[in-house]
Amino acid sequence: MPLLLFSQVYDRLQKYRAQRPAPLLDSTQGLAQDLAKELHGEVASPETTELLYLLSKPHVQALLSVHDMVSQKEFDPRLPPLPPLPDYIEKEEDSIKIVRLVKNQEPLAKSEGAVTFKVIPGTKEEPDTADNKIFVRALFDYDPQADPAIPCKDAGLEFWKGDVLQIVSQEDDTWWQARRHSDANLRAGLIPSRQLQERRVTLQRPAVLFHPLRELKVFGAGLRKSFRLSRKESTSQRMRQKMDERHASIHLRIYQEVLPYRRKPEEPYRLVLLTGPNGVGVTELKRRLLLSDPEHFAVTVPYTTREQKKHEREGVEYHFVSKHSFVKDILNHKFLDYGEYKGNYYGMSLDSVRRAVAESKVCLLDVKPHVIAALYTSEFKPYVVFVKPPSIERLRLSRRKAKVLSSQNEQTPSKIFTEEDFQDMITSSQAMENKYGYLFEKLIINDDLATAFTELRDELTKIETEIHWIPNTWAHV
Ligand SMILES: Nc1ncnc2c1ncn2[C@@H]1O[C@H](COP(=O)(O)OP(=O)(O)OP(=O)(O)O)[C@@H](O)[C@H]1O
Repeated sequence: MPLLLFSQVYDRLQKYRAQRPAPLLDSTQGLAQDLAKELHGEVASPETTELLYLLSKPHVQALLSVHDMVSQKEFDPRLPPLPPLPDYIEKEEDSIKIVRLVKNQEPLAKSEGAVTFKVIPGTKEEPDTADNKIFVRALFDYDPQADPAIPCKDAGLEFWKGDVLQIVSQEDDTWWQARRHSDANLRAGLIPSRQLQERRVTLQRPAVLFHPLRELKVFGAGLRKSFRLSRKESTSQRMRQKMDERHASIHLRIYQEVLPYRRKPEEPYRLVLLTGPNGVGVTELKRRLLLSDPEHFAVTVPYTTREQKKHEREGVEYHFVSKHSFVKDILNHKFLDYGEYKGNYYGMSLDSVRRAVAESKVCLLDVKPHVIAALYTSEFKPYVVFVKPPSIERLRLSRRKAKVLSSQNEQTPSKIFTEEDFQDMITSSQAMENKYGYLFEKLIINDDLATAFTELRDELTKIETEIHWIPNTWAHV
């Protein structure tokens, strides 16, 4: 049918609509039927005959019906019924969202491709109680923006090694939900689950965690100077191997479960373990702490089989023991660490650590990192401080006049640090962090000595007096 004719029919219908009293909202199709009825009784003019003919045609009626549908927007989607809500909904549960997207032929806000909704629960103040909550200390840095595997980068939670996270959901095997404890923003985000991160670390392991040649050099360096041994001596390979195996099994740790802790007055102080690469300044920091408050701090006394010198007193510089007694103690696993130098044994016993802790003082112990695991128990609750060298430029400047202090027993005199010493210090520091970093609770960069000392002393005051986090395995003795 020519469009012109239809427009004439339509005009005629609109005129008819205008002549009629209310209701004005009649459908056009209904109007057409009424008009046809009225026209039947009229004298048949050619125009009326034509109009009646057209109104009787099914395709004209269909056209009028479509017109009615469009004008009344009957094309709007009819929503299917929503599924019934569950009978019982947890009052506190604010994470259920039912989102239904019904799309018809109309463009959806002119969008193209996939339409993704991000549904984020609102923030909610929660009472500060740790009951029944899971907290972990992150043992690695995580940047969701740099993670190609995360399903939605914007939903990820960025965190750094040492951050305490509250785990909100572990339902998914691959992506947990967590929030940073220290954050004012309580919004939870996605973090890699322990399983996922372990898989990743295992895959990276040959490249990142294996430094066999450097480690031999670094960890073969022997006991610290507090045992009056030089860098050249060797400690028990058997013991070191045992410790290393232990480390190998746990150094894949990803998140360490922690809980809040504050020392009760009747409890012993946490044992303070100071560690770092040779020459970084561990002995110096320990010495300054002890001098700053000898009533509050205590140190352990090592054992030796060498001859007592005239100025030395038993139990002050050393416990002087016979070789026979020392070997017996080795066999009885009394030593945390021991070694032999120029035919004499030197060692630190577990009992001497216990005695120092029992003095109700803060026991300061400088150790090689491989010894930490043996003391990592609820009995000692060690606070492990890693003393790290600054950049090589800063080392050159700050240690210009410093000497690598040799032991009293050494033939070679103390010497000024060399470039190689600085380089070794930095390389060993990196290797130690890679291998034992998960055990370090505090990292202090020993650039300016006075600053490093103040930072260390302030941190120790904090853990003696304030609430902080300890591994949850230490909660039960
Ligand atoms: N921040 C610093 N600035 C300048 N000199 C420093 C600093 N820290 C330490 N030293 C000096 O560096 C030398 C080595 O320090 P220290 O003996 O404490 O090292 P260490 O970590 O105990 O090493 P090792 O266990 O091998 O004996 C000392 O002469 C010390 O005075």
